[in-house]
Amino acid sequence: MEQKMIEMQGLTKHYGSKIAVNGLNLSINKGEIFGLLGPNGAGKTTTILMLLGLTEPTAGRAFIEGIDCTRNPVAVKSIAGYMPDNIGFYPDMTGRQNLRFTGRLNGIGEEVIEERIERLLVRVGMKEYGDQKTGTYSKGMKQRLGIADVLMKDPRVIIMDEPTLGIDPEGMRELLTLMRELASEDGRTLLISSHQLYQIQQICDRVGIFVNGRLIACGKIAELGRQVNQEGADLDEIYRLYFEKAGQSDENNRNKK
Ligand SMILES: Nc1ncnc2c1ncn2[C@@H]1O[C@H](COP(=O)(O)OP(=O)(O)OP(=O)(O)O)[C@@H](O)[C@H]1O
Repeated sequence: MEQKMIEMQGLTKHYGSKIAVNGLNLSINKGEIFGLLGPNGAGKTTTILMLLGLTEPTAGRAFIEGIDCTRNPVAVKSIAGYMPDNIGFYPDMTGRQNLRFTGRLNGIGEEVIEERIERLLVRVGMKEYGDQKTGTYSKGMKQRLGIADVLMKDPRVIIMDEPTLGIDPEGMRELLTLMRELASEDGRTLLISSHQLYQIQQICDRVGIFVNGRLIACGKIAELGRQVNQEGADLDEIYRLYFEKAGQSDENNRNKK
């Protein structure tokens, strides 16, 4: 049987009278890459914050590897790594120094830290830039170092917020390949929040379309296409059709190829 790594049961968050996340039910299996897609304000960040135990749900529950994210955020933090959309490295420190800092913050032993830094810099293709200050890095380099950073604590679940924003095409291919390998080779589970449908459809096993705090569609891209009579359509088109069905227009938010 598939192992559920992330589970949300009726997950709900109100901010005053505003319902940011509305009764979200979703399970993500081990080794799966799940894309959470939706316009600005759909509730993606709020969902991620609840999974990381950083904000309390108004109702419902979230679990990572069976651990309640609200009741035991410290245990969840040891399993799940988070890569925010704007990764903040110390610009005057080198890539290696930044990774060392993260390793120490996570209480990892010095020898393990050094071994991981070397291995991860190679893995993300940043070995030759490891001694360069991160303030000089391009967006793509920061993103690759961000993956090394999240891997420092060897998480079984990785949650990424808009990981592909602002990356050039060459960097994009490398980044997507790396993300794919994190799931297929390492067996890690990835939850990716994104607007960049074209990029995301290349690596996600399943996607969820999230609008106004609700999941209006969820499944493999081909299945979602069949449900709106658009077999073989790309995710961009499928997304648009679901959006129309939901009576919404997301033209301003969509980030086309
Ligand atoms: N701390 C807060 N207080 C009040 N309202 C909030 C708060 N955080 C989020 N919201 C509201 O909840 C809704 C969902 O926001 P959220 O940031 O989760 O969406 P999102 O899908 O991540 O959007 P984006 O891509 O812009 O980050 C929005 O209407 C937002 O204005």
